[in-house]
Amino acid sequence: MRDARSILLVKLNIKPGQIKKLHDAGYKFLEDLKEASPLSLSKDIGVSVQEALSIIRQIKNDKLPSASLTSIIKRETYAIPTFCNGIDKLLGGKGVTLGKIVEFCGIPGIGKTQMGIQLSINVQIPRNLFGPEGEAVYIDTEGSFIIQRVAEIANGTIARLNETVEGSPFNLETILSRIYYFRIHDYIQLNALIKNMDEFLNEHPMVKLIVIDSIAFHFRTELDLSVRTRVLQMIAQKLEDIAESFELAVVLMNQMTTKFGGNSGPDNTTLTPALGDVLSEACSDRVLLFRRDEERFAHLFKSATKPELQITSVQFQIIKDGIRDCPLPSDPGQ
Ligand SMILES: Nc1ncnc2c1ncn2[C@@H]1O[C@H](COP(=O)(O)OP(=O)(O)OP(=O)(O)O)[C@@H](O)[C@H]1O
Repeated sequence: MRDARSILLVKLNIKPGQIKKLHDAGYKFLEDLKEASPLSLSKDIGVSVQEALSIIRQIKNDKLPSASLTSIIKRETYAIPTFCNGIDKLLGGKGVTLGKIVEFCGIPGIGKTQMGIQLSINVQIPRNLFGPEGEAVYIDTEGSFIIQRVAEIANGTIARLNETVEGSPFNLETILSRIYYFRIHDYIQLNALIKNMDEFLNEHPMVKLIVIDSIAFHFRTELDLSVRTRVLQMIAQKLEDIAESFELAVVLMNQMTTKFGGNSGPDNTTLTPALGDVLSEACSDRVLLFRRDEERFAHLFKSATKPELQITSVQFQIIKDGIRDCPLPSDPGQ
Protein backbone atom coordinates (compact mmCIF):
# COMPACT_ATOMS: atom_id res chain seq x y z
CA MET A 1 0.00 0.00 0.00
CA ARG A 2 1.10 3.57 -0.67
CA ASP A 3 2.53 5.35 2.32
CA ALA A 4 0.73 8.67 2.60
CA ARG A 5 3.68 10.22 4.40
CA SER A 6 5.86 9.98 1.29
CA ILE A 7 3.27 11.40 -1.10
CA LEU A 8 4.62 14.41 -2.92
CA LEU A 9 2.27 17.38 -2.88
CA VAL A 10 2.84 17.77 -6.65
CA LYS A 11 0.97 14.50 -7.15
CA LEU A 12 -2.15 15.97 -5.64
CA ASN A 13 -4.80 18.01 -7.35
CA ILE A 14 -3.58 21.43 -6.21
CA LYS A 15 -3.07 24.43 -8.49
CA PRO A 16 0.56 24.87 -9.70
CA GLY A 17 0.72 28.37 -8.20
CA GLN A 18 -0.27 27.02 -4.83
CA ILE A 19 2.22 24.15 -5.12
CA LYS A 20 4.99 26.71 -5.72
CA LYS A 21 3.98 28.70 -2.66
CA LEU A 22 3.89 25.50 -0.60
CA HIS A 23 7.34 24.48 -1.89
CA ASP A 24 8.81 27.92 -1.24
CA ALA A 25 7.60 27.69 2.35
CA GLY A 26 9.12 24.21 2.77
CA TYR A 27 6.00 22.06 2.32
CA LYS A 28 6.92 19.22 -0.05
CA PHE A 29 5.22 16.10 1.28
CA LEU A 30 1.77 15.47 2.67
CA GLU A 31 3.46 14.72 5.98
CA ASP A 32 4.70 18.32 6.10
CA LEU A 33 1.11 19.52 6.30
CA LYS A 34 0.30 17.33 9.27
CA GLU A 35 0.25 20.17 11.80
CA ALA A 36 -0.97 22.88 9.43
CA SER A 37 -4.13 24.76 10.25
CA PRO A 38 -5.78 27.20 7.80
CA LEU A 39 -4.43 30.08 9.90
CA SER A 40 -0.83 28.83 10.20
CA LEU A 41 -0.74 27.77 6.54
CA SER A 42 -2.04 31.16 5.39
CA LYS A 43 0.77 32.89 7.27
CA ASP A 44 3.44 30.45 6.08
CA ILE A 45 2.62 30.64 2.39
CA GLY A 46 1.23 34.17 2.25
CA VAL A 47 -2.36 33.51 1.16
CA SER A 48 -5.69 34.35 2.75
CA VAL A 49 -7.08 32.05 5.42
CA GLN A 50 -9.88 31.11 2.99
CA GLU A 51 -7.35 30.04 0.32
CA ALA A 52 -5.37 28.05 2.89
CA LEU A 53 -8.61 26.38 3.96
CA SER A 54 -9.43 25.52 0.36
CA ILE A 55 -5.96 23.94 -0.09
CA ILE A 56 -6.47 21.80 3.01
CA ARG A 57 -9.97 20.85 1.79
CA GLN A 58 -8.62 19.95 -1.65
CA ILE A 59 -6.00 17.70 -0.10
CA LYS A 60 -8.63 16.03 2.07
CA ASN A 61 -10.86 15.43 -0.97
CA ASP A 62 -8.08 13.99 -3.14
CA LYS A 63 -8.14 10.31 -4.03
CA LEU A 64 -5.79 9.06 -1.35
CA PRO A 65 -6.27 6.10 0.93
CA SER A 66 -8.73 7.63 3.35
CA ALA A 67 -7.43 6.03 6.54
CA SER A 68 -3.89 7.24 6.05
CA LEU A 69 -5.08 10.65 4.94
CA THR A 70 -7.13 11.16 8.04
CA SER A 71 -4.20 10.30 10.22
CA ILE A 72 -1.90 12.58 8.29
CA ILE A 73 -4.19 15.60 8.15
CA LYS A 74 -5.45 15.13 11.69
CA ARG A 75 -4.63 18.23 13.68
CA GLU A 76 -4.03 18.42 17.35
CA THR A 77 -7.39 19.30 18.81
CA TYR A 78 -7.73 21.42 21.87
CA ALA A 79 -10.93 21.88 23.76
CA ILE A 80 -12.22 24.46 26.19
CA PRO A 81 -13.14 22.86 29.52
CA THR A 82 -16.40 23.97 31.13
CA PHE A 83 -15.15 23.01 34.64
CA CYS A 84 -18.05 20.57 34.82
CA ASN A 85 -16.66 17.13 33.94
CA GLY A 86 -20.13 15.85 33.11
CA ILE A 87 -20.73 18.55 30.48
CA ASP A 88 -17.19 18.09 29.11
CA LYS A 89 -17.98 14.41 28.62
CA LEU A 90 -21.24 15.21 26.84
CA LEU A 91 -19.25 17.40 24.46
CA GLY A 92 -16.78 14.68 23.57
CA GLY A 93 -14.55 14.39 26.62
CA LYS A 94 -12.62 17.60 27.09
CA GLY A 95 -15.21 20.34 26.65
CA VAL A 96 -16.06 22.58 23.72
CA THR A 97 -13.91 21.48 20.77
CA LEU A 98 -12.22 24.11 18.62
CA GLY A 99 -13.48 24.28 15.04
CA LYS A 100 -17.10 23.58 15.98
CA ILE A 101 -20.32 25.42 16.75
CA VAL A 102 -22.03 24.46 19.98
CA GLU A 103 -25.38 25.73 21.21
CA PHE A 104 -26.50 26.03 24.84
CA CYS A 105 -30.19 26.75 25.20
CA GLY A 106 -32.48 27.11 28.17
CA ILE A 107 -34.96 29.27 30.02
CA PRO A 108 -33.96 32.65 31.52
CA GLY A 109 -31.75 32.34 34.59
CA ILE A 110 -30.63 28.76 33.89
CA GLY A 111 -26.95 29.71 33.47
CA LYS A 112 -26.22 30.40 29.79
CA THR A 113 -24.39 33.66 30.49
CA GLN A 114 -22.47 32.05 33.37
CA MET A 115 -21.39 29.30 30.94
CA GLY A 116 -20.37 31.89 28.31
CA ILE A 117 -18.26 33.79 30.82
CA GLN A 118 -16.66 30.61 32.19
CA LEU A 119 -15.71 29.48 28.68
CA SER A 120 -14.33 32.95 27.79
CA ILE A 121 -11.98 32.60 30.76
CA ASN A 122 -11.19 28.91 30.34
CA VAL A 123 -10.20 29.35 26.68
CA GLN A 124 -7.21 31.22 28.07
CA ILE A 125 -5.90 28.25 30.10
CA PRO A 126 -2.30 27.68 29.02
CA ARG A 127 -1.16 24.70 26.94
CA ASN A 128 0.92 23.27 29.78
CA LEU A 129 -2.35 22.93 31.68
CA PHE A 130 -3.97 21.36 28.60
CA GLY A 131 -5.94 24.47 27.65
CA PRO A 132 -6.13 26.19 24.25
CA GLU A 133 -4.19 29.26 25.49
CA GLY A 134 -6.37 31.57 23.45
CA GLU A 135 -8.48 34.68 23.68
CA ALA A 136 -12.24 35.19 23.47
CA VAL A 137 -14.69 37.39 21.62
CA TYR A 138 -17.87 37.98 23.63
CA ILE A 139 -20.84 39.27 21.63
CA ASP A 140 -23.46 40.51 24.07
CA THR A 141 -26.89 41.13 22.53
CA GLU A 142 -28.78 41.37 25.82
CA GLY A 143 -26.52 43.41 28.10
CA SER A 144 -26.04 40.51 30.49
CA PHE A 145 -22.21 40.53 30.61
CA ILE A 146 -21.65 42.02 34.06
CA ILE A 147 -17.99 42.82 34.69
CA GLN A 148 -18.19 42.20 38.46
CA ARG A 149 -19.46 38.69 37.76
CA VAL A 150 -16.70 38.13 35.18
CA ALA A 151 -14.12 39.17 37.79
CA GLU A 152 -15.68 36.79 40.33
CA ILE A 153 -15.52 33.82 37.93
CA ALA A 154 -12.00 34.81 36.82
CA ASN A 155 -10.83 34.81 40.45
CA GLY A 156 -12.47 31.42 40.94
CA THR A 157 -10.60 30.13 37.88
CA ILE A 158 -7.26 31.53 39.10
CA ALA A 159 -7.79 29.82 42.46
CA ARG A 160 -8.61 26.54 40.75
CA LEU A 161 -5.54 26.68 38.50
CA ASN A 162 -3.32 27.57 41.44
CA GLU A 163 -4.40 24.30 43.03
CA THR A 164 -2.94 22.52 39.96
CA VAL A 165 0.32 24.43 39.43
CA GLU A 166 2.19 26.89 41.51
CA GLY A 167 2.69 30.35 40.06
CA SER A 168 0.14 30.07 37.24
CA PRO A 169 0.61 32.95 34.76
CA PHE A 170 -3.03 33.97 35.20
CA ASN A 171 -4.12 37.15 36.86
CA LEU A 172 -7.33 39.13 36.74
CA GLU A 173 -6.01 41.92 34.56
CA THR A 174 -4.60 39.53 31.93
CA ILE A 175 -7.81 37.53 31.86
CA LEU A 176 -9.97 40.61 31.30
CA SER A 177 -7.62 41.95 28.63
CA ARG A 178 -8.03 38.73 26.64
CA ILE A 179 -11.81 39.01 26.30
CA TYR A 180 -12.89 41.27 23.40
CA TYR A 181 -16.35 42.54 24.23
CA PHE A 182 -18.94 43.71 21.66
CA ARG A 183 -22.34 45.08 22.71
CA ILE A 184 -24.89 44.59 19.93
CA HIS A 185 -28.21 46.44 19.80
CA ASP A 186 -30.00 44.98 16.75
CA TYR A 187 -29.77 42.24 14.14
CA ILE A 188 -28.22 44.61 11.58
CA GLN A 189 -25.27 45.28 13.89
CA LEU A 190 -24.95 41.56 14.59
CA ASN A 191 -24.96 40.69 10.89
CA ALA A 192 -22.37 43.40 10.12
CA LEU A 193 -20.10 42.29 12.95
CA ILE A 194 -20.13 38.63 11.89
CA LYS A 195 -19.68 39.59 8.22
CA ASN A 196 -16.51 41.53 9.08
CA MET A 197 -15.23 39.16 11.74
CA ASP A 198 -12.47 37.75 9.47
CA GLU A 199 -10.69 41.07 9.54
CA PHE A 200 -10.79 41.22 13.35
CA LEU A 201 -9.61 37.62 13.64
CA ASN A 202 -6.73 38.20 11.24
CA GLU A 203 -5.59 40.99 13.56
CA HIS A 204 -6.22 38.89 16.68
CA PRO A 205 -5.01 35.40 15.78
CA MET A 206 -5.12 34.20 19.40
CA VAL A 207 -8.92 34.28 19.45
CA LYS A 208 -10.08 30.69 19.93
CA LEU A 209 -13.65 31.28 21.06
CA ILE A 210 -16.59 33.42 19.96
CA VAL A 211 -19.58 33.53 22.30
CA ILE A 212 -22.88 35.03 21.11
CA ASP A 213 -25.17 35.67 24.09
CA SER A 214 -27.81 35.32 22.82
CA ILE A 215 -28.20 34.60 19.12
CA ALA A 216 -32.02 34.82 19.20
CA PHE A 217 -32.51 38.07 21.10
CA HIS A 218 -32.81 40.44 18.12
CA PHE A 219 -34.58 37.94 15.88
CA ARG A 220 -37.62 37.24 17.97
CA THR A 221 -40.02 40.07 17.44
CA GLU A 222 -41.56 41.89 14.53
CA LEU A 223 -38.94 40.85 11.95
CA ASP A 224 -40.43 39.40 8.76
CA LEU A 225 -39.98 35.63 8.74
CA SER A 226 -38.29 35.46 5.33
CA VAL A 227 -35.84 38.26 6.25
CA ARG A 228 -35.14 36.56 9.56
CA THR A 229 -34.45 33.21 7.93
CA ARG A 230 -32.22 34.75 5.26
CA VAL A 231 -30.13 36.80 7.70
CA LEU A 232 -29.83 33.91 10.11
CA GLN A 233 -28.74 31.55 7.35
CA MET A 234 -26.05 34.03 6.32
CA ILE A 235 -24.85 34.38 9.91
CA ALA A 236 -24.88 30.63 10.49
CA GLN A 237 -22.96 29.94 7.26
CA LYS A 238 -20.39 32.62 8.07
CA LEU A 239 -19.93 31.26 11.60
CA GLU A 240 -19.35 27.76 10.20
CA ASP A 241 -16.68 29.13 7.85
CA ILE A 242 -15.04 31.14 10.63
CA ALA A 243 -15.02 28.18 13.04
CA GLU A 244 -13.29 26.00 10.45
CA SER A 245 -10.93 28.57 8.92
CA PHE A 246 -9.69 30.03 12.18
CA GLU A 247 -9.99 26.77 14.13
CA LEU A 248 -11.98 28.35 16.88
CA ALA A 249 -15.08 27.37 18.80
CA VAL A 250 -18.32 29.27 18.37
CA VAL A 251 -20.72 29.03 21.30
CA LEU A 252 -24.27 30.19 20.73
CA MET A 253 -26.53 30.90 23.67
CA ASN A 254 -30.17 30.47 22.73
CA GLN A 255 -33.49 31.12 24.36
CA MET A 256 -36.52 28.88 24.51
CA THR A 257 -39.75 29.65 22.78
CA THR A 258 -43.26 28.24 23.00
CA LYS A 259 -44.46 26.13 20.13
CA PHE A 260 -48.02 24.95 19.70
CA GLY A 261 -48.50 21.22 19.43
CA GLY A 262 -46.43 18.42 20.86
CA ASN A 263 -48.74 17.96 23.81
CA SER A 264 -46.11 18.37 26.51
CA GLY A 265 -47.70 21.40 28.20
CA PRO A 266 -51.14 21.65 29.77
CA ASP A 267 -52.28 23.97 26.95
CA ASN A 268 -50.91 21.82 24.10
CA THR A 269 -47.64 23.79 23.91
CA THR A 270 -43.99 22.71 23.97
CA LEU A 271 -40.89 24.66 24.98
CA THR A 272 -38.36 24.50 22.18
CA PRO A 273 -35.09 26.28 21.31
CA ALA A 274 -35.72 29.52 19.41
CA LEU A 275 -34.91 29.86 15.69
CA GLY A 276 -35.58 26.18 15.02
CA ASP A 277 -33.95 24.44 12.10
CA VAL A 278 -31.65 27.21 10.88
CA LEU A 279 -29.41 26.84 13.93
CA SER A 280 -29.78 23.10 14.13
CA GLU A 281 -27.98 22.61 10.82
CA ALA A 282 -25.01 24.77 11.82
CA CYS A 283 -24.48 23.41 15.34
CA SER A 284 -22.60 20.17 15.78
CA ASP A 285 -23.65 19.88 19.42
CA ARG A 286 -26.79 21.26 21.06
CA VAL A 287 -27.14 21.24 24.83
CA LEU A 288 -30.31 22.05 26.76
CA LEU A 289 -29.75 23.49 30.23
CA PHE A 290 -32.74 22.87 32.47
CA ARG A 291 -33.89 22.70 36.05
CA ARG A 292 -35.50 19.79 37.84
CA ASP A 293 -36.69 20.70 41.32
CA GLU A 294 -33.85 22.90 42.58
CA GLU A 295 -31.10 21.15 40.60
CA ARG A 296 -29.55 22.20 37.28
CA PHE A 297 -28.95 19.71 34.46
CA ALA A 298 -27.44 19.71 30.98
CA HIS A 299 -28.92 17.46 28.31
CA LEU A 300 -27.24 16.78 24.95
CA PHE A 301 -30.02 16.60 22.39
CA LYS A 302 -27.96 16.78 19.22
CA SER A 303 -24.45 15.54 18.58
CA ALA A 304 -22.76 15.30 15.19
CA THR A 305 -20.01 13.09 16.52
CA LYS A 306 -21.65 10.83 19.06
CA PRO A 307 -25.18 9.98 17.99
CA GLU A 308 -25.35 6.92 20.21
CA LEU A 309 -24.55 8.41 23.56
CA GLN A 310 -25.23 6.35 26.61
CA ILE A 311 -25.36 9.26 29.03
CA THR A 312 -27.09 12.36 27.71
CA SER A 313 -27.97 14.27 30.90
CA VAL A 314 -25.64 15.42 33.66
CA GLN A 315 -25.98 17.64 36.69
CA PHE A 316 -24.05 20.90 37.17
CA GLN A 317 -24.08 23.79 39.57
CA ILE A 318 -23.32 27.51 39.54
CA ILE A 319 -21.38 28.80 42.50
CA LYS A 320 -19.61 32.08 43.23
CA ASP A 321 -16.52 30.72 41.41
CA GLY A 322 -18.49 29.78 38.27
CA ILE A 323 -19.65 26.55 36.63
CA ARG A 324 -18.75 23.38 38.54
CA ASP A 325 -19.64 19.71 38.95
CA CYS A 326 -22.14 18.90 41.63
CA PRO A 327 -20.61 17.32 44.70
CA LEU A 328 -21.38 13.63 45.01
CA PRO A 329 -24.42 13.00 47.20
CA SER A 330 -23.31 12.83 50.80
CA ASP A 331 -23.32 9.44 52.47
CA PRO A 332 -26.63 9.22 54.35
CA GLY A 333 -24.85 7.16 56.99
CA GLN A 334 -22.54 10.05 57.94
N1 LIG B 1 -22.34 34.84 42.35
C1 LIG B 1 -23.17 33.84 42.10
N2 LIG B 1 -23.18 32.76 42.89
C2 LIG B 1 -24.01 31.73 42.65
N3 LIG B 1 -24.87 31.68 41.61
C3 LIG B 1 -24.90 32.73 40.79
C4 LIG B 1 -24.05 33.85 40.97
N4 LIG B 1 -24.31 34.73 39.98
C5 LIG B 1 -25.28 34.18 39.22
N5 LIG B 1 -25.64 32.98 39.71
C6 LIG B 1 -26.68 32.07 39.18
O1 LIG B 1 -26.80 32.23 37.81
C7 LIG B 1 -28.16 32.53 37.47
C8 LIG B 1 -28.20 33.47 36.28
O2 LIG B 1 -27.69 32.77 35.21
P1 LIG B 1 -27.53 33.44 33.77
O3 LIG B 1 -27.55 34.91 33.87
O4 LIG B 1 -26.35 32.78 33.17
O5 LIG B 1 -28.86 32.94 33.09
P2 LIG B 1 -29.22 32.95 31.54
O6 LIG B 1 -29.56 31.55 31.19
O7 LIG B 1 -28.15 33.61 30.75
O8 LIG B 1 -30.53 33.84 31.58
P3 LIG B 1 -31.07 34.88 30.47
O9 LIG B 1 -31.68 34.05 29.38
O10 LIG B 1 -32.09 35.66 31.23
O11 LIG B 1 -29.93 35.72 30.02
C9 LIG B 1 -28.74 33.17 38.70
O12 LIG B 1 -30.11 32.93 38.75
C10 LIG B 1 -28.02 32.45 39.80
O13 LIG B 1 -28.71 31.25 40.08
